[in-house]
Amino acid sequence: MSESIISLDRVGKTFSRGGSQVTALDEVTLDVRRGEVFAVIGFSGAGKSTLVRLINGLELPTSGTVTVQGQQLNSLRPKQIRALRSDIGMVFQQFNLLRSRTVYGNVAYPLEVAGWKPEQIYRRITELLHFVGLTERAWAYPEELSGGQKQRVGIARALATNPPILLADESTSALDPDTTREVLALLRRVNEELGITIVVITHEMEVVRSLADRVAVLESGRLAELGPVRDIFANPTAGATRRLVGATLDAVPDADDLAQLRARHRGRIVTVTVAAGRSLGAVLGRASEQGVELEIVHGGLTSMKEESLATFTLSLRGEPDAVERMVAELRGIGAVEEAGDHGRTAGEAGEPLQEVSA
Ligand SMILES: Nc1ncnc2c1ncn2[C@@H]1O[C@H](COP(=O)(O)OP(=O)(O)OP(=O)(O)O)[C@@H](O)[C@H]1O
Repeated sequence: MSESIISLDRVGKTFSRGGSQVTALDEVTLDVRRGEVFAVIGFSGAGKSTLVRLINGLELPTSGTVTVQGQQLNSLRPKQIRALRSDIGMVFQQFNLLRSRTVYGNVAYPLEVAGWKPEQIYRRITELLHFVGLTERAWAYPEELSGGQKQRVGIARALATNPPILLADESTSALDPDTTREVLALLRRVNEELGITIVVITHEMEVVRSLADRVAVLESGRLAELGPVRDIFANPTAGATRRLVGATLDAVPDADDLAQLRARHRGRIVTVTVAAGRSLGAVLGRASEQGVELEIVHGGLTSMKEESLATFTLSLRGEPDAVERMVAELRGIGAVEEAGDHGRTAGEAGEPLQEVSA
């Protein structure tokens, strides 16, 4: 396992508000590994912004420790924290560009603050604007740029001083879907070509799916789930994750789809989600020799950073024991949902899944 570049150990953060205490983060433990894209996802109020402020040292935890590049933030003096902060490039939802400066001037800003010489600044900006595809717009002002271009300036500025970590806080939330894809593709290049570790904070599972290697799900300040994106998508367990994933996987039938499927098919309806390429075909191919009549009634593929997930809803008919054996085999290769639902109707974590039979 590669070395961790950021680690949080039992981090808690409480705020006082109107005489009472608000717990924004509660015993959060996680590690971001050098070189990966790590996503933190959660609904509004889950504690994401608080986590960002703890990682970049704008706030200190009430309990527990935050370590960045081997240095524990609690033990550092403000000057040392400021120095460590220069290891973290920040990308913001609202771009935070200086309106009175051109693209060049915006990207130059952190280099000027860091005391670079004008000719070094020129060389670095030439490189950066080429990387983000904005060489032609060097002398444009922010108000002359599209949202996607503004965010590319934001990314160039964040990369200017060569930080090993990029912290992208809702960096695509103000953008339309096409522009979002363009910015995500750029962030992927930042990770793959420049080797920069990226932490993305988002409420959009779409961002996690296409960009991240691992994901932490925050729910009311607690770490609800943490793991490789593929595993979390294939088998979401926490309530928040099931709701987030359910909104993204089109291939998973929702309650209306299921009602229609039940009306049309008399078999036992199960939805199986597997990493494409696993042995689904082999299991399905054995259906008839096991006396099970099988029909694929719904499904599709969800592509992720490294691979795709296949989701199929099947109608299985036959002797209950034979059907049960088939379902057990399917469970052996992927996640099986009897309600066919990743949480869009009843499916809160821990609730028994609904059995649908002929
Ligand atoms: N400075 C503060 N003072 C008081 N309460 C705060 C403060 N900052 C955050 N909180 C509270 O902590 C909880 C977590 O807030 P936080 O902003 O971290 O969540 P979030 O997941 O980023 O939400 P959003 O996506 O809406 O920004 C919320 O209940 C919020 O009201």
